[in-house]
Amino acid sequence: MASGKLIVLTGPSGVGKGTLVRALLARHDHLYLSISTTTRSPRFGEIDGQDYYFVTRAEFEKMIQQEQLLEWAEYAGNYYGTPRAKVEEKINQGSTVILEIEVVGANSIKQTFPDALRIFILPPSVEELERRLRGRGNDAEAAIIRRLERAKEELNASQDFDKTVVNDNLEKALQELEIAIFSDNIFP
Ligand SMILES: Nc1ncnc2c1ncn2[C@@H]1O[C@H](COP(=O)(O)OP(=O)(O)OP(=O)(O)O)[C@@H](O)[C@H]1O
Ligand SMILES: Nc1nc2c(ncn2[C@@H]2O[C@H](COP(=O)(O)O)[C@@H](O)[C@H]2O)c(=O)[nH]1
Repeated sequence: MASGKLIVLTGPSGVGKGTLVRALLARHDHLYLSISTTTRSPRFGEIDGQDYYFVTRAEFEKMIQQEQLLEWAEYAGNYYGTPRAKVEEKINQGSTVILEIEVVGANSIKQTFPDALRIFILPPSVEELERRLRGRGNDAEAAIIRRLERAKEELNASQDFDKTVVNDNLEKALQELEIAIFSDNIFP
């Protein structure tokens, strides 16, 4: 069987990566979204094993040592990483696998999976990014400030990626993503 594809979606927190991924999965049920591991505490309504695998710092550091993570990064005081085994299994089965991850981890995928398509999602403006982060209502003020500071650094890295998509109009951004992901396939 032909090996599958790895698609990496990155961009600053609050830009709409999760919103875009949920819409992609709703339209294309053969896509597989990797579930990340994190040391962050679950937000209200988040379910272990569905939204993330929630682990302690000691457990995460053991996963790093045992090379169980395809990539990982420290973000806003917590570890986040992609469990390697499931991604490799799905790729070997010919699936298209999506990672929704922050910018440092997305950059490091270039070394482990040089064929991955790495897409950077941009906000229409930093002001709109802040409006979205605040409007989501998920994070405390200190966390929002940390995320916005990190966002300003991350936006400078957008040109290192294979493709950039501005998430202004959601439907337009989705169509651009679909073209990037499926351009070498019959549109499923
Ligand atoms: N095109 C858009 N126009 C207006 N609002 C949007 C758009 N896309 C997403 N949003 C809103 O922006 C907020 C942040 O979106 P989302 O949670 O998907 O961001 P994210 O990049 O996944 O963040 P994180 O990296 O922290 O998980 C949500 O309230 C979402 O509804
Ligand atoms: N490098 C990685 N980054 C990841 C992973 N899973 C999620 N993320 C990114 O972390 C930030 C914060 O997420 P939040 O859920 O606390 O808002 C965001 O940019 C995610 O995309 C991962 O496995 N590796």
